[in-house]
Amino acid sequence: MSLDNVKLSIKNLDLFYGENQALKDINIDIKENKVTALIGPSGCGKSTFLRTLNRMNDLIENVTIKGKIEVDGEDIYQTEDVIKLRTKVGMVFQKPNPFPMSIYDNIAYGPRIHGIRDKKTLDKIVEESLRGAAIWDEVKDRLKTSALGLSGGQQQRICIARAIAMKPEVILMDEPTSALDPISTSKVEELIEELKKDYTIVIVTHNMQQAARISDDTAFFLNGVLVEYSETKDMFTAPQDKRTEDYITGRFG
Ligand SMILES: Nc1ncnc2c1ncn2[C@@H]1O[C@H](COP(=O)(O)OP(=O)(O)OP(=O)(O)O)[C@@H](O)[C@H]1O
Repeated sequence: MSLDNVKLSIKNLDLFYGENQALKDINIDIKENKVTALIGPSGCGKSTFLRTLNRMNDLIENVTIKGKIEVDGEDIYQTEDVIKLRTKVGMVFQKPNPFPMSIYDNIAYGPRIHGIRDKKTLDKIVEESLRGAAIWDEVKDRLKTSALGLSGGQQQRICIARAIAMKPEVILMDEPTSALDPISTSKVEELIEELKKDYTIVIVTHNMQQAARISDDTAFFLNGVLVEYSETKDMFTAPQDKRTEDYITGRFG
């Protein structure tokens, strides 16, 4: 474990919604080019934690955050440039949410906002991103048609391509397959395996089999507390904490 590079380092993280403490003294080092799964029962704070990693909670009123989150050793709550942070730490949401525009424009959207106008450059980014998200062959002949005409699974891969187009280093995924059918789910899971060669991935999942299949490390949350964090194979074969064991064997949650 110690040979791996740490990409995100979270130290003594507390998060409050008003008076209500949703994250309690979280300490965790997330490794580079690995898939880290966040698991735990509904309401335990997985999504809240995920959102702290690119400051998406800044958009919610009345949130107080204490502690430190470092990406590549830099405290992300000290930076002024949140846009740059969210470029480096991209996000894919639970429901596929392509913009109501063509497939091409969905992918080119972010790069254009960052000032890229040259058609050849945009074409290249679009193709590379769609290839990277394993959907190029399915859409290459219909790039100018609406992304909303694609299936849910295809839309989710478009959203992953849109994230990739920004050249992030970390991709956060909040239950990216929960709205998808089994075939689309396995396509996205295969894609995640591929993506970890180039990106660090943190994924919230309710699906224990999915966590076991695709992640290298797993963090188990309960009531805002990080109960256990270890290599996935260890957690699923020999959990250290009784509460982890009860959860992964389906005794609650
Ligand atoms: N915007 C918000 N304002 C106030 N409280 C919130 C907000 N979002 C989440 N919470 C509360 O924080 C706690 C953690 O919620 P969170 O959504 O992070 O859990 P979760 O583990 O992701 O749950 P689920 O698996 O159901 O998505 C819950 O008690 C929830 O009610």
